[in-house]
Amino acid sequence: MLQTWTSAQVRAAEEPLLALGVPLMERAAFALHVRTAAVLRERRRAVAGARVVVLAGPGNNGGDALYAGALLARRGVEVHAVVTAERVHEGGLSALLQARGRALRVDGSVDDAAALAAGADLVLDGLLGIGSDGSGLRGAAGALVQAILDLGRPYVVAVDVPSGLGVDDGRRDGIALDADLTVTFGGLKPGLLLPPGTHAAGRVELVDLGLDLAGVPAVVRLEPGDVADLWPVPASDAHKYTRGVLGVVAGSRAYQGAAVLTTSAAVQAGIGMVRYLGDVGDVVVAAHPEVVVGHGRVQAWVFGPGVSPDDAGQRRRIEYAFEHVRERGEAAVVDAGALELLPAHVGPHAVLTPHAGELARVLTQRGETVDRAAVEAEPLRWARRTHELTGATVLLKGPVTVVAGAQGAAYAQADAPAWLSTAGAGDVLAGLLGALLAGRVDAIHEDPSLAAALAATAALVHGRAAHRANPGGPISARAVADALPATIAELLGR
Ligand SMILES: NC(=O)C1=CN([C@@H]2O[C@H](COP(=O)(O)OP(=O)(O)OC[C@H]3O[C@@H](n4cnc5c(N)ncnc54)[C@H](O)[C@@H]3O)[C@@H](O)[C@H]2O)[C@@H](O)CC1
Ligand SMILES: [K+]
Repeated sequence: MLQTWTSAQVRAAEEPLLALGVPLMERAAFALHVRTAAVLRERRRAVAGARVVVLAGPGNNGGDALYAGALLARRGVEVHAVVTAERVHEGGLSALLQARGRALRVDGSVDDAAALAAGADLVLDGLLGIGSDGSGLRGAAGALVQAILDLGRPYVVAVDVPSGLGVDDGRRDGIALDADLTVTFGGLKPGLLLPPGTHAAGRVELVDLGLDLAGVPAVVRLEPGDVADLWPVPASDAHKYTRGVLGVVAGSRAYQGAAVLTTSAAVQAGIGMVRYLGDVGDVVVAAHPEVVVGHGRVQAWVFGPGVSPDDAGQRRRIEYAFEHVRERGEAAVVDAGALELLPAHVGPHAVLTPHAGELARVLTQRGETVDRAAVEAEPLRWARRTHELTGATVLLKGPVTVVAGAQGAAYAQADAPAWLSTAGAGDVLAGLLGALLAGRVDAIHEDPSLAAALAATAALVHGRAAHRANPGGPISARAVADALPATIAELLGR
């Protein structure tokens, strides 16, 4: 898994090493120069003779960039530093000047500096690092970046983080400089994985500085190798009831496909048994003869795919089953039409699966003034707020899926191809996640944060199945469900 650490956690881990005199900045700058040289070699075959512009802000981020610039200058790169503030890292600046780099201070007009940067082979962005207040670039740095963007963005290597982004939350409030490559030091930062910031980071490379980062990571991204530890693989003495039974309240005469896709995903994700409740049991059984129609004991539910607001029968079933979720601790996936039926308080064993617009509605019903755009601007913040207000685990769907759950658990998963944004894909995710919850409901009650890990697992498997369904091309939701068995086998075999 990838773990991320807040600015405060990184600083705390740096302190004892700095106190011992460990040369962290030298390490960071050396690694930065090596990776920058590799990019130059890749893009123009030779390092010597390249033109690099270092954007140097007031702090140590500028120091990293200036020292790296000095090392590049010693390798024959033509390096210009653009200094944007009164304060600059003096050691870094004099190292660059000694290496025959040149420096230009932005005083008044930013035009010359912007033209220099826009015409460079590569720009090293050392304007702001983990000392950023996250409000976007202000003053001369903001004006300079805006002028560079107006001329056309050159190839940018962000030093530690793209300047102007919220390092800890991925917010993008004002002017920020998008990067092609981010070379980050000591540990990944949450803003590099969380949307919208993650889209500004480009490729991310981590430089190990030997920091001892302890405690709970801020945001986690599961990787394929993590799935086997979380998946409910049946024990040798398992039978269908011990493996988990999933109740599905989905679909209606108007939306029959949702019932088929949800149950299909659950069956193909390896659940012990699926019970279907609703008006289109005949269609469901025709597609999957394994499904049992009608009531009975279950360990988990999926509520909502294809359930419209005027569907009185399905709504009644969901309201009734929510009582079991609250009183008997059955787990639940709460999707689409069921979100508005969510009781005032559930628990983390209920997982909401809204997209941004639906999450905004859930929050608005609970007195928060927030719309879809606000959720998209700060997805983790609003997923967390929803967890606080409802007790539920929240899986917020989007190009990057954000999960917030009990005990501060937070995940950001970016596993799916863009082709997956297609009708019915959410129904497949709901069925898949339902199967996971049904298989591990007892463990969730022992460790409520597990629901968030399982939600992230479902997002990962869903995305991988989409890739497998048709690598590099269009995919139907049904093809994703059909790709689940082989995808899961492959992930468990790692
Ligand atoms: N502590 C260390 O020894 C190490 C630090 N490292 C580097 O140092 C960086 C952190 O350095 P600093 O703490 O000096 O912080 P920064 O270099 O991020 O600079 C922060 C300063 O920028 C200004 N500022 C904040 N928000 C702004 C905004 N929105 N617009 C304009 N100006 C703003 C403030 O004056 C603030 O003091 C890291 O990101 C990393 O690049 C690395 O060299 C590794 C070791
Ligand atoms: K930076």
